[in-house]
Parts: sequence; structure tokens; C-alpha cells
Amino acid sequence: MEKYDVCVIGGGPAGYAAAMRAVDFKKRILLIEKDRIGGAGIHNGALSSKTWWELSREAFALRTHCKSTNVPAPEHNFQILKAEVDKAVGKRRELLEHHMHNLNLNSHGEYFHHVKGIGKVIGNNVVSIKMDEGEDMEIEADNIILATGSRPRKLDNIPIDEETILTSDGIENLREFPKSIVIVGAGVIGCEFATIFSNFGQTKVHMIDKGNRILPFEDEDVVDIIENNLESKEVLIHRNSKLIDMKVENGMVVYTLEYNNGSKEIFHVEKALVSVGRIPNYENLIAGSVKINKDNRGIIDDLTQTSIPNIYAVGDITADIALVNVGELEGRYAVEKMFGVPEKPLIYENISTIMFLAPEVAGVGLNEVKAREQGIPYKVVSLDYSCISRAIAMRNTDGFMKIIVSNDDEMRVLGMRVVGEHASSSIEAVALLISMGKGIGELAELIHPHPSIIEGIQECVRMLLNKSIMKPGVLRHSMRCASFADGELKDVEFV
Ligand SMILES: Cc1cc2nc3c(=O)[nH]c(=O)nc-3n(C[C@H](O)[C@H](O)[C@H](O)COP(=O)(O)OP(=O)(O)OC[C@H]3O[C@@H](n4cnc5c(N)ncnc54)[C@H](O)[C@@H]3O)c2cc1C
Ligand SMILES: NC(=O)c1ccc[n+]([C@@H]2O[C@H](COP(=O)([O-])OP(=O)(O)OC[C@H]3O[C@@H](n4cnc5c(N)ncnc54)[C@H](O)[C@@H]3O)[C@@H](O)[C@H]2O)c1
Repeated sequence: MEKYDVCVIGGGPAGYAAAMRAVDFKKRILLIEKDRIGGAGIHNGALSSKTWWELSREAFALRTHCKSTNVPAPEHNFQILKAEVDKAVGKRRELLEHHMHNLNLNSHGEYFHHVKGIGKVIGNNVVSIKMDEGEDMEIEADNIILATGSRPRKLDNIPIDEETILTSDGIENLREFPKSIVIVGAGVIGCEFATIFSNFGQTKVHMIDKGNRILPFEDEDVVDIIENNLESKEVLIHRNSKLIDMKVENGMVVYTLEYNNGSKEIFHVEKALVSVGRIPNYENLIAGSVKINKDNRGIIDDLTQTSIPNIYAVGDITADIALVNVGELEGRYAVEKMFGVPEKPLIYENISTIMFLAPEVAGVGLNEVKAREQGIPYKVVSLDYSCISRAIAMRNTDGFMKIIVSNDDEMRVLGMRVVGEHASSSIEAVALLISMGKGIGELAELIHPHPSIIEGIQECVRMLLNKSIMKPGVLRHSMRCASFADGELKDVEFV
């Protein structure tokens, strides 16, 4: 039996990052991937959906420009756009394949090995591989990393066929823009696809969530902007209603909603997208004789280590946050833990996120919903994009930013949200402050380029220190400071 130091099962972002970190330690590694290297980080996931989002933004900007200059707007050809998405996905996959190939040509080749097949843990140190081509085999490994990711959650009463009723995996089966689509589950994936379809302006979008609003985990002020923008593009958000039936009839999706007053309504649309969360891929991954603790949210791990000490779990297969950057962080951490001491502790509180909506929403740390849930007293300052020169120059002042700090003299940064143009790049300074455990003083004194969106963050910080250039007391509609304590949110009065 071939023997390895590490066997990684699953070649998505988490597994690939783990394998590459093991190369740094000069360990003998086997990476097993059953399908396409890159996983949902590339295919039917992060990269493909972001390419659709970028294209949809360009299409929307073009339509808006044509309208303002009285020029007829061009039609968007689905096939041409899909070819662009396939090209982007292909480029990223080629990069990884090229990287793996070249690793094998140089000295790293003695460490890194890759096979295409389905891996299964059949002993604490033994993995069986059902090979894509050639004879199946078994290998021995001192350490095993489970990185098999997740898949879309399905609902018992919805007949998903990936042709008419789709999950995010079935988006690649579309051949044309549907004339209409209902999105079930208005979380991150649902709202990103609602943004994409409504930006192209060729699909009437309906949205349903089991909560009474979209993005139920996000703060109300953030959701308000996103909902307004979706509705301005004629997205129909079903509120206070419950999906009680969905079926396909004569090639169309027919769904029935029940409203709070007991009345019912039936809708007909061309397609449905079900995006109600994801579930971990651990079925058929671990033989019954190997006792690894898990629950329905994923493999239970203690900082990536499972209940069997030489078996680790990283990425979406665990119950932690399901993001590319988190999977990579966990994969690298697991290997550092295996072969030495991790350089940094594994902390989830500082993870930066972006939701690709209209406008984009970037965040780091706590939002107000979470702070209140956890009963943490906080102070929040917010500034409207209409006060930021760069947003004015971009002629897009739709958005705001807010910083949440501890409600004490120290004013430790707990989190922030930015909704608007350049949101993603403007959170980084604050993300760094949080990770360094620093207060807001440093940020108030930095010199930022002008005009830039990040100047707004600086003004928020100065507001907390009562030394902002614009005075909130006289710009009440666009600058705000409030404090939350004992279950109550109160505006803070400025002099
Ligand atoms: C539509 C969509 C959009 C997203 N957008 C973003 C985004 O913008 N930003 C972000 O950070 N995250 C995003 N995500 C989440 C992100 O894609 C995942 O968190 C990330 O891909 C998880 O990485 P992973 O390596 O754990 O799993 P995966 O990417 O799921 O990879 C697991 C791999 O394991 C393989 N595998 C499974 N079982 C076996 C087996 N038995 N043997 C061998 N191989 C196996 C699979 O084929 C797959 O390649 C998005 C997800 C979706 C679905
Ligand atoms: N930009 C990004 O970083 C990005 C983009 C896409 C996906 N992701 C990752 O993928 C994960 C999965 O995304 P997702 O959108 O599937 O999950 P999600 O948890 O974000 O949203 C699921 C939504 O479905 C709703 N829901 C659940 N059951 C329902 C039911 N029976 N009927 C109607 N609605 C129901 C929930 O209330 C929730 O709003 C995310 O949590 C995120 O980690 C990240």
C-alpha cells in the first residue's frame, strides 16, 4: 500500500489550500478529487456567480447610460454572456491545473500527488479510492483531511429537476434568460441571483423567504437599501406569505402562496431557483467503523481536528462559516497544527465578507443583529454616501457605512458594514484594526487618498471621537450615532 504523510479528500478551495501548505512542510501528499479541481470556489459557485454578477453590472450600467443619453439599449445575448462566464471559469481552472502540473515538474513533485477518484476513509489511517480511470486502490496516510465541501439543500415538497426547478448547481443548464423566475430562499445566493437577473432586465424575478424579509440575518438599514433597489428593478418580493406548493405543469412552474390572513394565490413562472442553504458532503465518505462525530450541520471539529486526532475537517464540510476564504484559512491551519504550531490562532470573528448585490455589501465582524442577539452593548455611527466626495464624483450616492464599537471608553471595533460602491475595498483598514485588537484612534489619524470612499470611514471614526469635519448635529439625515444598552437603542445627541 502506498504511504503518504497527508491524504486530502476534496480539491475545492479548502482541500487545495491544505495540500499546498503541506508542500511547504515538505510532506508527501495525496490530493483526491472526484470531479473538477477548484470545487464550488470556481464551478457553480463563487467564481462563476461573480462573473455573472460583474457582467450583469456592466449590462445594467450600459442600459442606464443608454437611457440617459436617449440611445436604444442593446439586447443581451445569453449564449454570449454564458461563453464569457465559461471562459473565466476555464481560466481559473487552467491556472490550477497548470500549477499542479508544474509542481510535479520541479522539486515539489516528490511531495505533491493528485488522483481523480472518489475517496473514502475506511480506517483511521486508510483511504480507499474509486478511481475515475484505472484500478481502484487503497492508500495509507498518517493524517487525513476531509474537505469534500457542501451541496445545495433541497426541500421535500419541491421537485428539483435542475432544468425547470433549479438549485445554484443547475444555473449552468440555462440556455436563455428565463422570462420569469421565482427564487425560494432570499439569503446570500438567492439575493445575488435576484440581483444578477434583475440587472440584465430580461427576467421578471419573484422572491420568497420563510422569514418576513430578504437577508433575515442582516441589519434592517442594509436590507432596506437592497430591497428598494431590487424593487426599483421590478423584483416582486413576497412578504408575509408562505410557500405551500410548487410543481411543474406544462413546462411552467406553478406555485401557491398562503398569506397571513389565510387567503391563497397561485403564480406561474418559467423557472424556479431554490437557494435555502447548503448541506455538508459526508455521506459515503467515512466507513461505519471510523467513529467521527458529526451532526446535520457538518463534521464536528475542535479547531479543524475531528474526534479522531489524525483526521481533520476543513471548509464547508464543517459547521463553521461556508466561504472560500474561511475554507482556505481552515485548510492551512489544519496542516500547521499537524506539523508544528499554527502561526496564528484560528479566529472567525474577523472574517471579511462581501455580498454581491446592488449595491455591494461588505462586512467584517459583528452587525447590529448579532450584537443584540448576544446582548453586547454597543455604539454605532453611520454616514451616508451623499457625504463622500468620491461617491458624488461617481454619481452614485446610494449607500452608507457604519461602524459598531464597544459601548465604553475604549470603543473597541466590533464590526462594520458598508453598502455601496467600493464597499469591499473600504472595509480592509477596519478588518486589520479588529484583527490587531486596536482601537479607533489609529484610523482617525491615517491619511487616506482623496477622493476615496474610505475617507467616509475615517469620518465615522472621527464622529465617535467627537471631532468630525462634518457635524452630525447639523446633518442629521446623513450622519447618525446611536447606542445600544439594556435592550434599547437610543440616538446619541451631538452638540
Ligand atoms: C452560488 C455560490 C456562490 C458563492 N459565492 C461565494 C463568494 O462570493 N465568496 C465566498 O467566499 N464563497 C462563496 N461561496 C461559497 C464557497 O464556494 C464555498 O464556501 C467553498 O467553495 C467551500 O470550499 P470547500 O473546499 O470546503 O468545498 P467545495 O468547494 O465544495 O469543494 C469540495 C470538493 O470535494 C470534492 N469531493 C466531494 N466528495 C468527494 C470524495 N468523496 N472524494 C473526492 N472528492 C470529493 C468535490 O467534487 C469538490 O470539488 C459560494 C457558493 C455558492 C454555491
Ligand atoms: N458572497 C458570498 O460570500 C457568498 C455568496 C453565495 C453563497 N455564499 C455562501 O453560501 C452559503 C449558502 O448560501 P444560501 O443562500 O443557500 O444560504 P443562506 O443561509 O444565506 O440563505 C438561505 C435562506 O433560505 C431561507 N430558507 C430556509 N429554508 C427555507 C424554506 N423552507 N423556504 C423558504 N426559505 C427558506 C433562509 O431564511 C435564508 O434566508 C452562504 O451561507 C454563504 O456562506 C457566500
